[in-house]
Amino acid sequence: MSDPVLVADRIGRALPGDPPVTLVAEASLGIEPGKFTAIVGPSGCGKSSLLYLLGLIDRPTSGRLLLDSQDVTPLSGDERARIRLERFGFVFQFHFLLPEFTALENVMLPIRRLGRLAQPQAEARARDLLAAMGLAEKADKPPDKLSGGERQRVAIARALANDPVLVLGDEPTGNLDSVNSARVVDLLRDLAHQQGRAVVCVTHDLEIAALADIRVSMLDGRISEIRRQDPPSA
Ligand SMILES: Nc1ncnc2c1ncn2[C@@H]1O[C@H](COP(=O)(O)OP(=O)(O)OP(=O)(O)O)[C@@H](O)[C@H]1O
Repeated sequence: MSDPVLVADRIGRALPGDPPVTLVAEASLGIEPGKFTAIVGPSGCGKSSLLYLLGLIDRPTSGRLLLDSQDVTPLSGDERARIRLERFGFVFQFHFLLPEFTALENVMLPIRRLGRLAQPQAEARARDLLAAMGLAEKADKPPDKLSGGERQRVAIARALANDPVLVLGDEPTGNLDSVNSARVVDLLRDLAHQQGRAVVCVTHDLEIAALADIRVSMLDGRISEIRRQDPPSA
């Protein structure tokens, strides 16, 4: 068991109101590098809300979130955005690729925003990532010339643009047929098992959840169980 890179310490998220609405309550868990973690539970139980807290997209209203032992809860919006750009990759159900750009340009965007690589290196990195997703030939195509499965693999390449330690997915296979879904799940598991990243996915698909190393079950905004599983090897 490796040390968690991200630790949620009784985090909660409530919306103000009378009465307040609790999206997540008292959630504690550690996210480990090299592991594929699935968050499961019935519709509306707070899976996405928890993922957005873990991904520094939303801010907890109680508890603490520790990234590499640093409490990131009190950081400003700009600081959190910078951390997201440097340390996190996100894959959503909808790909959110920019339609006016090619696959290559979409993958290069986060690299450019981070600003650490010169243009030729950024392009080489983006091409490598697309090639690793089996998309070397599609680099110059815009999203509307790609299939749904290809678009989602471009989105994964984009999520990896800045070599994040954490990759978070919100129903990343939700729009895909079973063949493409299996391929995307294999890629996500490889990111954990072969590349040592911490991969966390919200899913309602119990077959995908069965492939996870760690299954986090939620009910009514709370974590009801965290179970380590022995998934079949890839
Ligand atoms: N901004 C908001 N304002 C009010 N209610 C919200 C808001 N965001 C989420 N909710 C509610 O909070 C609950 C948790 O939502 P969340 O999207 O986290 O659940 P989920 O488990 O991911 O659901 P699903 O599987 O259907 O996507 C739901 O009942 C949702 O309607």
